[in-house]
Amino acid sequence: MATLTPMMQQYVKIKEEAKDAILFFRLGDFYEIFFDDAITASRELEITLTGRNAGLEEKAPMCGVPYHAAEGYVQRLIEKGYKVAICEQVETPGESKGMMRREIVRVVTPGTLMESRALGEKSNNYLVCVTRSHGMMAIAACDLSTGDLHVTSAPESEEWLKGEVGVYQPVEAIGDAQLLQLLESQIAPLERRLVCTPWEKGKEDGAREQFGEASWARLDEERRICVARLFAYLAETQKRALGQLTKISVYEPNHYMILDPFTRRNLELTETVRERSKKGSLLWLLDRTKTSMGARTLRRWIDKPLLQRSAIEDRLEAVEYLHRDLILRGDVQEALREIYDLERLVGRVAFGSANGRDLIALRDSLIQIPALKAVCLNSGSQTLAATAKRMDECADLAEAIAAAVTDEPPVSVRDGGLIRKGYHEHLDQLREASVNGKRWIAELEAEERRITGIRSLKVGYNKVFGYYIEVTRANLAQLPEGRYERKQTMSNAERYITPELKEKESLILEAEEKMADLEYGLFLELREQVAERIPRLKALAERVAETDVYQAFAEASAEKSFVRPQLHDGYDLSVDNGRHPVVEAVMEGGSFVANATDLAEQGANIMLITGPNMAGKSTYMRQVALISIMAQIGCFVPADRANVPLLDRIFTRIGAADDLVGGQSTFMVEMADIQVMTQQATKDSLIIIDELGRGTSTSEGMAIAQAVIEHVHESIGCKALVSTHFHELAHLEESLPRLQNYCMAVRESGDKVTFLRKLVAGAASTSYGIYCARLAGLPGSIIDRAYGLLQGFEQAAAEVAAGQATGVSVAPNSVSVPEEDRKQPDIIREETSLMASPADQDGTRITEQKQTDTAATDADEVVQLSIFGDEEHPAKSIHAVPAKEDPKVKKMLQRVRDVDVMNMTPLQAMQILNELKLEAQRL
Ligand SMILES: Nc1ncnc2c1ncn2[C@@H]1O[C@H](COP(=O)(O)OP(=O)(O)OP(=O)(O)O)[C@@H](O)[C@H]1O
Repeated sequence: MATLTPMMQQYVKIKEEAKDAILFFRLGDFYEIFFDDAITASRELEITLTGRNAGLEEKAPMCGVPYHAAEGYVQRLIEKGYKVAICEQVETPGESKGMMRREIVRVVTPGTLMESRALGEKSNNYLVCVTRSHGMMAIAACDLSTGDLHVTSAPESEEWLKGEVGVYQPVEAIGDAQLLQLLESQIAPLERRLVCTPWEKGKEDGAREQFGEASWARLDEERRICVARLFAYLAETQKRALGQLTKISVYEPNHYMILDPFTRRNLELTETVRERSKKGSLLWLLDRTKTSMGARTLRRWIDKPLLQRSAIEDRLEAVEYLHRDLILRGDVQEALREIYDLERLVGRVAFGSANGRDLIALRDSLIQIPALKAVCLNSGSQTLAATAKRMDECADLAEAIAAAVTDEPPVSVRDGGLIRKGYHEHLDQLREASVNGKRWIAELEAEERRITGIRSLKVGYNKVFGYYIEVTRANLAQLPEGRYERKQTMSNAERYITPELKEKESLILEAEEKMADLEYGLFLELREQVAERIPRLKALAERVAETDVYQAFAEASAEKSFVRPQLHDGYDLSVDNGRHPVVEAVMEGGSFVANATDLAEQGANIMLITGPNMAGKSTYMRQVALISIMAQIGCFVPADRANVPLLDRIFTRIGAADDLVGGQSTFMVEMADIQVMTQQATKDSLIIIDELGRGTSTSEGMAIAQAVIEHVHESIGCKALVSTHFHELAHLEESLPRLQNYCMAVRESGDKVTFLRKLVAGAASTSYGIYCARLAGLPGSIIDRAYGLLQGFEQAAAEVAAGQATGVSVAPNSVSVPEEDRKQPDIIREETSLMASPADQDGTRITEQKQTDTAATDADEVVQLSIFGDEEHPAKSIHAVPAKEDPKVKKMLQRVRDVDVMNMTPLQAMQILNELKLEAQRL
């Protein structure tokens, strides 16, 4: 430190305060970046790395960006996941002796961005704070650019935390270090980027003062701690008043349907799984909003379907009026069209970055409010009228802006041209002086031409020399002696001034400088007036946004022929001619096939859907979930009729998102999801599982699938849609009274298969997997071979069945487990039919000898071999040993008998199966 130059000493000291950020250190017209920061920034921003003498042996690495272009560079670093600390000179040159004082004036982080260029207009930019205290977990989520702040808490649960944080799709998270680790591993892979900073500081005083005693008193202890930490972080990074934070929206988790992050993705609520684009999502389909505020609110509503029927009915009522009355809808849309993003305008006002154009946008928006209000009040809809009544027109503000600011103000607020004539007397006088002076100068040219007779004489202005009279060299001889004072010599002209011109010039310049300062002062006063009304403006923005979403729902519903759902507090979910809204929308020619849904408490509440690949199973299951979600956000639904209960939660287990969590096998992800589901689903939940048990071997997959279905049937009792490739599970319909088989109809003609996309009762008998493989363009040789193999497998299975008659012990329920202990006979049947029974009826175990010589290339042969053993193929050394006598087998059988299927989790089931399998392999 001692050897460093004084300036670098200052740098190092300041850098101490911003260790985790890249420090932009203002030096004149540049922000300079030093040492490691410089190396990082030059790499990330692709700017030249140079060096600066810092008093050390070697030059300090350095790079820099011009201050006027800094915003873009800062944003690029933020997008790459860095934080940037901005250090300014906080005194003017010459103010004090020695080194100029410098301070960090703001730390820019992904979650505290204010510059609208970097912010998506239609989405929020959330920073979340997660804390743990008093046995509770709390989340506070804040969008500084709009002033949105939400807080909630629940008893400690990582699942809950993940789900709740996922709702906000945050770009930054702070708070409890351990919880952040969880978010980093579980949420970050789902989000584009998530910058985490452990943050335990937080004094309640600051936050209490900000939000007021009354709202603070309403917060539970754990929520206070959470908000206080968030506020402390914002205060420390932003280092300025945060006037946009006026209100804490407190909510209880049980007011909303719970959708875990995977379910939200699987259902493609706000973006598609594959391209991660909005296009193709439910949000894309429903987004007919006219304002950015409306678009953001719509996204929030989609992410948080309601659970209170009255609140949903209120929304539906507004949508219904707007849906059936085209003129009303048109009028609302018309009024909304001219309303700018009030929330972000307010954010910029609070932040101190709003310019004249922002205030004009605010004025123009406020002017629309009376019309919007009137339309809503006269709409006939109680909801719209109630919302309109609470719209504060802020007419005083609109008038104040209209009186003060010119219609087309410049971008800069410091160079004048902002304030209207007639607004301020002294300003008008200065303007008059300036205008008069300019007019005098404008007239001067004609006057001097007349006097001198020089027609090319010009009056001009340049920044360095001010006003001048220019005479070309050729005309110099014509100049009257002593009339002008020479000021500047050009190559073929001379420039002059006169004392009077000089006098007018200083009058004009002085007036202009004063005008600019005065205008700036007046503008700041006005902006202050706006800032004082921020709470009113924010409340107004909220109501405008709500109205916008209602009309968006109505518009989409009218266009897509959605109907108002009938909500009820009961259990049954029944839909006539339901459609998947997005698949239908992207399909050409209206060829989407509608399907009914009937899940009843007294009838069947589990649909087991079998059917070939590509038949439309996933689409159907998603459609049922989407209809429920749409109903619970207050939108009409894609169906002819829909009677829907309030679902407290939707679980989905639909493959596509697996790859998003790196390093975990599909199967383990599936099992972990199912474990959560079995723990947390209630009778009012909806469970959707696509291809249950697909990630493991056929028999194990089926075993787990059956165990899970039985658990849902017996212990949870919720509505469930399960699709499976295992047609063999269809028999469950016989033993589980509330399960019904369905399949996707298919028409076969010749070798052609047509998917009818129609859901019909009953189980499918084949998967048409090879047919789909052909459609996908696999080579004919592979397809032929696959058909050949399939035929072999099927023949083998048939022969196995026939074997019963010939005494070969392969009967489905014929393993050596006593009848009363056999809980899952059909799984064993599957093992028998496809893979050879582990034990025959006489307690004879048939073991497959490893085929080293024949290399077991012919699957056809392998199957037959393993099933029929030495009877059919004596040459291929299959041998039998008496199994029951083997103590190891005895032990295994005892373990199977001891299994309490109904009281174990799928994971436990899986573990036991795995252990049994290993033991079996060791035999
Ligand atoms: N009801 C429907 N009407 C018309 N087309 C549909 C319908 N349902 C699905 N489709 C079309 O069929 C395609 C396959 O649907 P989906 O992915 O739901 O099939 P699947 O049975 O789940 O197949 P897999 O088992 O291979 O995942 C979809 O991309 C969609 O275009």
